[in-house]
Amino acid sequence: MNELRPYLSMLRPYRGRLLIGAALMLVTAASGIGLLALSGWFITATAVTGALLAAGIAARLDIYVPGGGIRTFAVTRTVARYFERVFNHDVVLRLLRDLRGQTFSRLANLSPSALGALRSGELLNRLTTDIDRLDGLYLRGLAPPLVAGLAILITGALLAIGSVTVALTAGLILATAGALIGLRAWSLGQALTRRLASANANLRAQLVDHLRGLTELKAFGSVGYHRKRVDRLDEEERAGENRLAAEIATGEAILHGTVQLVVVGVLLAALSLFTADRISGAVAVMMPLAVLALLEPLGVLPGSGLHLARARASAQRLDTRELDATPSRHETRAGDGHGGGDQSTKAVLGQARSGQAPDIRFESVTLRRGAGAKVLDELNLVVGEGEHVGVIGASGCGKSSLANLVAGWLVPDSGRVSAGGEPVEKLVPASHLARLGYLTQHTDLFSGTIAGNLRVACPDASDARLWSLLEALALDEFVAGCPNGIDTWIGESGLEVSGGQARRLALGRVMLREATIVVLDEPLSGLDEGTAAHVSLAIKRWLAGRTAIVLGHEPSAIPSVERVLQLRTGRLTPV
Ligand SMILES: Nc1ncnc2c1ncn2[C@@H]1O[C@H](COP(=O)(O)OP(=O)(O)OP(=O)(O)O)[C@@H](O)[C@H]1O
Repeated sequence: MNELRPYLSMLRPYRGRLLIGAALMLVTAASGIGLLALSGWFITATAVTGALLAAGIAARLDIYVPGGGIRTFAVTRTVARYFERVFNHDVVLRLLRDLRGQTFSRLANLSPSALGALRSGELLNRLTTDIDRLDGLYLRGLAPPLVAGLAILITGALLAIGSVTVALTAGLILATAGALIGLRAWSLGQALTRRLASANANLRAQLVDHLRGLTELKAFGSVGYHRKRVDRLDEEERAGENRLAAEIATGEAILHGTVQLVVVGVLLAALSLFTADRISGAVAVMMPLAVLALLEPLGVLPGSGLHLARARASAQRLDTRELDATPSRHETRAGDGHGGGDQSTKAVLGQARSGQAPDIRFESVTLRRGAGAKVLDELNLVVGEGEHVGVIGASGCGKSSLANLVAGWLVPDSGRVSAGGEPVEKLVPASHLARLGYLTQHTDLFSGTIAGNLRVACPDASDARLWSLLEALALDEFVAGCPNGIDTWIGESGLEVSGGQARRLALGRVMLREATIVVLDEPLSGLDEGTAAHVSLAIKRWLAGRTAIVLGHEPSAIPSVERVLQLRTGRLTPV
């Protein structure tokens, strides 16, 4: 149960509310038991009194007190259930808010490579299904056994009016049956739900992949083949759900059967007590009916055992420590990457930022990746304060790895990478990222407007500033021609802009940052010669006063810089 501990501790601030919620649940259950027991007693007492009067025997029955009691129980049951639902759901929604916020920030704080190792469908699953399971931890997992236990005590107290022995025996049988069935559901649920949680995650991930890659799948004519895999996973998941439903139904049937047997046992005991003249006929009828009312609070126990098991499996999946431990030892935490922002509203494109740019140094840096192959081999590089260096090299030679070392997303196996004299790995990730402008090789646009996508980097950027940026990136004409200008929606993942336009918008995002260290990984990829020349000029102006490393396959793929180096076999040589 250790996995659930962090989530149980999240309940602590809501202790008061949870207690009120549990009390309301108990009042609902107790009113149900009282209603059935008192109604049984009252109907029988009325019948007996009527029969006595008909036989000419004097008899009296106060119908007002029990009548009032029945009405009170009926009203209390309805009102308590209403408020119990309103109250408990309010608590659950508050918990859900906390859980989502906490999980999102934990996932957002994973290192980029740990995040990259998760398929997007898995992230979705963690943020939705797993959290949904945990939000019911209290309402569907913990509260029902508590309420069932207290309901047994109340019924026991009612039975004790007739006979303490009957009360103890029935209470013991019911408590044992409830506990055993609940535990059975919990232990069966452990294995089943873990399998099911991973089947569910696989299905979602596969489905998301299917939808995202639909264009490629269509182009290659393999939609049917891929669809079959989705169907197979769907069937697997459904079979698991059926099995779980069958287990719950079996548990419920056993519990219902046990309650009915106890009802019969209590009825027989009550009849014998009645014939021995030890209890009245009305009490004899009230006793089995009180037990019958336990069907509702006891019936949910198998579901609650199973829910606890599901919550535990979800808690295990949400434990991000395991995720961050999986990637290779090279990878480090990187913070949220959106540190910078617009500190100066006067900051415009091309403005020099003298005296702030630190130098970047690689000292005998060796980096191994994948199966241990050396990507960088005793590499040395000094990029002076405000200097711009180009690094070119063949595909796979290690350019992006070099860029990731500057960003602190990778740490070298040996040697040192430093910025402003401080080893990058020792810098506080958030503050290092705040001064870094990094155009990674693969960038995503969000489903939103053009302005919204740019303002991710600088929420306060004015429209005028965005237009001057778009002009610098040769995107102004395109955007001006869009129906709503910079407020035009660019669709799911930016699918309504071309690859080259998307790349320039991503570059624009970087150029909005108050960065003093800049790393641009193939900033001109996907651009025609004329556009590349225009964008190169804008980059060159923007880089003034910043320390920069620009990466590309060949000299023409990077804007003009002070010196260009070639990366080959893990080392840099002048071009
Ligand atoms: N996430 C990763 N895990 C393990 N190995 C990796 C990873 N990414 C890249 N590599 C390996 O590291 C080596 C260098 O890759 P890197 O991406 O740095 O090269 P690159 O010069 O940027 O290539 P390209 O120009 O094609 O983008 C390659 O051999 C690659 O297989």
